[in-house]
Amino acid sequence: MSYPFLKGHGTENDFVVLPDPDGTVHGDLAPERVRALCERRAGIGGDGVLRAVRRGDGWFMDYRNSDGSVSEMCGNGIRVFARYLHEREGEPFPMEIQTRDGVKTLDAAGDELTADMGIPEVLGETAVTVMGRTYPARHVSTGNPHAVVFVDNLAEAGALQEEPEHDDAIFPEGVNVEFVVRRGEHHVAMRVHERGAGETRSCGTGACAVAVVTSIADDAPRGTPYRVDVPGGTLSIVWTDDGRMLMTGPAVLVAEGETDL
Ligand SMILES: N[C@@H](CCC[C@H](N)C(=O)O)C(=O)O
Repeated sequence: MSYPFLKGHGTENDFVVLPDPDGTVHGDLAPERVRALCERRAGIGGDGVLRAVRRGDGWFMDYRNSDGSVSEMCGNGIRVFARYLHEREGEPFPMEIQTRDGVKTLDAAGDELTADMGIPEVLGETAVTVMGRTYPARHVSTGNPHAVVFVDNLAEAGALQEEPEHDDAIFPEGVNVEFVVRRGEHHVAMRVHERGAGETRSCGTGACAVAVVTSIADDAPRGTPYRVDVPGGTLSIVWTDDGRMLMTGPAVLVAEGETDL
């Protein structure tokens, strides 16, 4: 049976959008279907799937990583999701979107979108090992788990084809790992190895974790905008006086069609 899909990305973190308003088209969305959709040669290709389900008066973003696993939250994904809801479902800005990490508010910011990503949890110190080298890391939850690692140069993390080793007692469900270098005042660049997807061109929740950890290290006043460069573009993150992370960045829909995958 064929069904509609759209394809979109935010800073080249790319997603297959599956409209499923009454939740009847995709059932419980089996992991093998997600993997088939995200496969870059035989499928549509994507770092994850955003299933759009109506819930009450609003919409629920059902996020799946490209390996079929479920995640609580996706920062680039929610901007693409909002773009879809605005352009195809006629939802006005600002809009509220339900996620496994609670309700997020999205607003238009010129051509870009701003997501209120809520309050981060800055947790303890940990360590990750990549290419045989162990680095100190900061554990932050921005709805999903992150380990933020400062490095001297982004090439140090190598090809990132393998998952960085982490402490299973701290991250029993796995972790997203960000490698960060400083570029200037309130300006950093990062690469990411995403849980359930491998190295991607960007990670919105990861950029938020990086901005929070860097801002703490800098002792920067709340409200200072941080520029976070990722391989696929740039995100701007503000950690506000009331402790919320506001993430601004692009979100575009690039294709739509029907698939029987
Ligand atoms: N790309 C995302 C994060 C997607 C989920 C992540 N891989 C996880 O398993 O937690 C983003 O933009 O935040």
